[in-house]
Amino acid sequence: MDAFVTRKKRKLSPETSATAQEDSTDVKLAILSSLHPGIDQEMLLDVMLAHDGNVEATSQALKAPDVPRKSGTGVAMPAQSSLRTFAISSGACGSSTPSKRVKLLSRKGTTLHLYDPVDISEHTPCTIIHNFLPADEANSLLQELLEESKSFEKITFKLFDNVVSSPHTSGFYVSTYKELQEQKHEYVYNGSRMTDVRTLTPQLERVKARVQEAVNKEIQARIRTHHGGKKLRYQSPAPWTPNAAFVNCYNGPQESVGWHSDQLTYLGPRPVIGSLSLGVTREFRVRRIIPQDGDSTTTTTTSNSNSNSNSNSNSNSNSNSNSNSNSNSNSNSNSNSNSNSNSNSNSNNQDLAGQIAIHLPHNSLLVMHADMQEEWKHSVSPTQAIDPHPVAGNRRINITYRHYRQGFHPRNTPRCPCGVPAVLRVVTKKRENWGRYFWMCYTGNVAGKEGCDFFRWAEFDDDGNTVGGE
Ligand SMILES: O=C(O)CCC(=O)C(=O)O
Ligand SMILES: [Fe+2]
Repeated sequence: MDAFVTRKKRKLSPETSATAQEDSTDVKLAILSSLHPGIDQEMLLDVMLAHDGNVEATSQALKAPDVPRKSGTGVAMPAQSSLRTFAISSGACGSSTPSKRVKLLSRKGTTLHLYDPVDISEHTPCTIIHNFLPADEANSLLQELLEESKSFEKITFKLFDNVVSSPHTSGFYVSTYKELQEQKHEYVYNGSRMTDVRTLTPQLERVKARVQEAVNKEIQARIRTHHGGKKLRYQSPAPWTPNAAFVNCYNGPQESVGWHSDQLTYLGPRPVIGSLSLGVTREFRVRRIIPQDGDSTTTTTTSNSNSNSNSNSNSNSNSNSNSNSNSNSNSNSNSNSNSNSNSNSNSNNQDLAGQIAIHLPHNSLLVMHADMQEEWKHSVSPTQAIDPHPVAGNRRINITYRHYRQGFHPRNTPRCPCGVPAVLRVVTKKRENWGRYFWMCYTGNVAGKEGCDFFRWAEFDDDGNTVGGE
């Protein structure tokens, strides 16, 4: 812990530094969460802010006997409520027109619980379909993945002097044998190669086709209802065709995943992800990291107009990076120790309007739309109590279907002087650069690793294809 608190700040470019500072809050939260698993994330954040972002002081304070722990009586599915009860209406609630959207009463430090698909679509960058698969198909897939998950492992990563492991296990599946070989030998995740890559089981393959169809419909509906009929800038106009799936297993109420955005490196900008939940119901939390008045469209437009100023760097290829979010919560610790002075501004970005908890029951498909990864963070928080599932017991299985874009294959993306593919990131902190994408040394994603200071603005055409020889 000392090493963490006293470590010298690495020199970074302003954009890298800004993003890393913001992410350092997540790393700190992940550490605090692992040191104090019984304390709610919101409480951790509040206490950390009260201690100017100092992890050690926060941890000491949390050892006090009077710190409220999570109640042991929580149930996984509280009574159904609709956001309509919490919202101030400025027009028809449930309307899909952006101008008529209701204003949320969720405030910094509070959590709104959403169950109703209309509320979820209205107030988050996600849509949900309950009872997605025929019941017997869902159960049979669940059974298969429970069996598979027996050989899943926790992802481990280095956090300064400690090796930390993800608080759940996972497995990675791709469509073809060729992709499997490429994943093992060409893709790089946090500087390492993935050794356990599997091909989609026949059931995962069959369900993939159903997910693909549903997600494409949802994408079109979202574009109509939320974006005036126009896809987001940089969003791919091509139909969404998933070719990979991460399968996570959360065994028991304490298994979780910290706050993160899924890595863009191999998915490209504005990715869409289809996330199928099976087994125990858990809370999927989202929180906006770009203020609403810098709304997605504004944000992107602003960023785009900046993007011609990249004299410094466009060039070769596009990129890669971790697909798996999990690694994100570990990531970017590079500037952790600078924290004190920025913790306030971090918090502004980190918890702008409170968190929203989306309850994900067995057999629900959540679509994370193109406005999600760049502007929001998500997590699955630990909880005290769950309702056991008749097939899965205490376990929850989550499958995220993803599309690895060919243009973002590591052979097409910039390499940094460290010899590995750079990672693709987006500016979320410095207002003047919101929405600008950049490539940076992968070590910016690996806590405790001193890498090079490789930094290059990324340029895309409107459809998210790399330009400028990248
Ligand atoms: O388990 C979930 O619902 C989300 C998992 C996730 O965020 C991820 O794998 O990136
Ligand atoms: Fe994720």
